[in-house]
Amino acid sequence: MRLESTSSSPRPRVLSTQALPVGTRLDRWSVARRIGGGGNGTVYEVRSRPGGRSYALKLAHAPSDLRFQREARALRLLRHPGVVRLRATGIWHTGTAAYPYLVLEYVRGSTLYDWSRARNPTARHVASLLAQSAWALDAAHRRRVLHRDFKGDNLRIRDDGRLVVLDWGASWHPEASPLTSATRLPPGTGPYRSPQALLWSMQAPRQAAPSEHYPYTVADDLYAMGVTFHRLVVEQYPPLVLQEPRPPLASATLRVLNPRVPEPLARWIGELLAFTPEARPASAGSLARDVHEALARAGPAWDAPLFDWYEGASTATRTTQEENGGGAVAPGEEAALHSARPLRESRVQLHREKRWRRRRVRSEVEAQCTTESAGPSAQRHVSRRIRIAGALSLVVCIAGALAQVGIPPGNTAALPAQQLARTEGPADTGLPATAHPFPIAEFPWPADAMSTTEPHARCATRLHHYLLAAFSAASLNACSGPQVRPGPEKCPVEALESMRRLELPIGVGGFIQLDLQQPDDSDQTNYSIVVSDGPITSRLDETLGHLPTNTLFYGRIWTGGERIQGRYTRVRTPDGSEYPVCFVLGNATGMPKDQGSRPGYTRVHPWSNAMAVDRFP
Ligand SMILES: Nc1ncnc2c1ncn2[C@@H]1O[C@H](COP(=O)(O)OP(=O)(O)OP(=O)(O)O)[C@@H](O)[C@H]1O
Repeated sequence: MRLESTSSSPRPRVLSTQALPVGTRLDRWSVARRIGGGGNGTVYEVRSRPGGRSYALKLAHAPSDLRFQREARALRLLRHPGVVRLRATGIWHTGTAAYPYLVLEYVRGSTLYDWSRARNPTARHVASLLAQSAWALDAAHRRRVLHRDFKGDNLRIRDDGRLVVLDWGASWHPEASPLTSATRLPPGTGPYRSPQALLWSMQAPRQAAPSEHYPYTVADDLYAMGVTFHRLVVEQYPPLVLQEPRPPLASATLRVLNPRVPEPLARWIGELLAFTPEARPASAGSLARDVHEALARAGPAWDAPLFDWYEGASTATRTTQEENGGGAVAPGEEAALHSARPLRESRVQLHREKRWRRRRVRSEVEAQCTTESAGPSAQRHVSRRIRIAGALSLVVCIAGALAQVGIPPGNTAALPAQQLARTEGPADTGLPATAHPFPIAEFPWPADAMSTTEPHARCATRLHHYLLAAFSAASLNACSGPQVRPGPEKCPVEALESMRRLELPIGVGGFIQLDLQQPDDSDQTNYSIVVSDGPITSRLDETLGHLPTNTLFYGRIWTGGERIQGRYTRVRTPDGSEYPVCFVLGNATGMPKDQGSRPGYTRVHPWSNAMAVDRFP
C-alpha cells in the first residue's frame, strides 16, 4: 500500500501516523479529518471517493500491533446493531514499518459521557442505554467474546439514541492472538477494573508464575458496566473496594449521591458493582431483560432529568435547545446558537423520520396484506371449481408444512397465530414476550409495525394473512414448494441510470435489515429469523450514495438452493421518492443460510448486505 495525495497537488507530508494530513490516501481510503486518538491508535474519518460515505479508519500507533488483528477477529465474530461494524482491514507500509488499520462504520453522535453532559438525560434514557449496552455485551458473551475495556469513552450514542460499543482491541475470544503484557492484567482502564482483578494484580507478583494471566470473566465486563453507569448517574466513580463492604454498596448509597435516580436503576447498578462476581447479574442478557421489562411499566418519575443543575435557569440563560424542548443544559455548557440549531434540526428530523416510519411501515404492511388477501383480479374471479381445488391443495400444503415443522396436523386449531408466523417469536426462544433489544421508548421503530404477534388493524390476523397467502400459493402453484429463481438477467437501462444518479456504483454494498416485517431480535438468541420464498421489504441501515438510512428496498427472495438468493428492483427513500435499481442480497452468490435450516424452513441472520449489480446472476 502506498501513501499518496488525492490530487495532483504536492503529496501531503506525513509527520506521524497520529496526524495524517487531510487528503492522505491509504489504499482507497482518503483522510477527511482526524477524529481523535487513543492509547493505541488514531481514528480518522475517511472516504473512498469524494462526497462518498464516511468511515472511521483506525490506524495503529505501533507497527504490527497485534490488538488490531484481535479487534478485527472479534468484530468478525460479532454482527450486532450495538457493536461497531468492521468494513475492511489493511496494512500501511511505510519505510520498514507496517502499521495495521481497521476501517469501521462511522458512528455519528457522541461518547456516552459527552452525550450525558450535553443532554441531562432522564432515568428512562439511561436505563435504555443500560439495556442496549447489556444486549450488545450479551451478544458478545454468547459468542465467547469479552470486551475487557468497557467504559463510557468506548460507547457512542447515535443521534437517534442508539448505542454502539466501540474499541474491541483489548477483547478476548477463543481464537485471539496473545497480547504480551508486562502487567499481566489484561489491557483495560483502572477505575473499571473489578475488585478481583485489582486484588489479583496486588497479589500476583508473589503468587503467580510470570506467564500467568488474570482469569478475566463475564463478571469483570459486568463490573465495568456498573462503573460506567455509576459514573453516568452520579458523575463520579464508585469507591474502590478491596474487601467486601459491610453493608454492601447499596442502591441507597447511590441515591444519596443523586436522589433522582429511581430505585430500580440504582439497584441494577449496585448489582453490577457487587463485590463478589456471583452476586452480579447472571448474564448481561438477564439484566437487559429486567431493565426492558421494568421500563415497559415505568411511570412519569423516569421522565424527569437526572441532574438538577438545569433547574432554576433563568430565561436569560435559556438556550435555543431549551426553548425548543430539547432539554436543558448545564451551566457553562450551554450550546452556542450555531450548534444549538443543528441539534434542534436533527431532533426535528428525528421526529419526522419517526412519523414517516410509522406511516410508511403501516402502509407497507397494509399494502402487502391487501395484495395478498385481494390477489390479482384473475384470482379474485377464480371459478368455484378452482377455489375448491385450491382449498384442497391448501389443506394438503398445510398438512405437509406442519409435518415438516413437526406439528401434528390435528392441532392446528389450537395454534396461536404467532406459531404460524415466519419468525420464531420470543416464546420460542425462552424470552419474555416483551423482550426487545431496544426499549420501546427509544427504539425508532413503532412497536406495532415490528410486531409479528399483534394483528394489524386492516389485516385481520397473522393466521388469516398466512392462510390467504397459502391459499393463493396453493391455487396458483399447486403446492410446488420453493420457487425457482429466474435465470441471469441484465439490469434495465432505467435502473442503471437511476443508480448512476444516486451514486450507487456497481459493487457498492449497504447494510440492511433483511425483513422489515420481522422484529430485530438479532441479539437475543441465535441471531436467526425464518424466511420463505416471496416478496421481501428490507431496510437500509446506513447512508448509501444518495440513499439515506431507512430507505426501503423492495425485492424477492428464493430459498431453494444452497444459499438464499435475493433481487431488489426498487427502493423508496424516507421522503417517498421511488427509484428503479438492481441490487442483490448479500453478494453475487447470495447469502448463507444459518444452521438449523431445512427444506421449507430457512434460517438467516436478520442483518445482511445488499449489493448494486449491473446484471442479476
Ligand atoms: N467507528 C467510529 N466512529 C466514530 N468515531 C469513532 C469510531 N471509533 C472511534 N471513534 C472515536 O475516535 C476517538 C479515538 O478512538 P479510540 O479512543 O477508540 O482509539 P483507541 O486507540 O482505540 O483508544 P484506546 O485504545 O486508548 O481506548 C474517540 O473519540 C472515539 O469516540
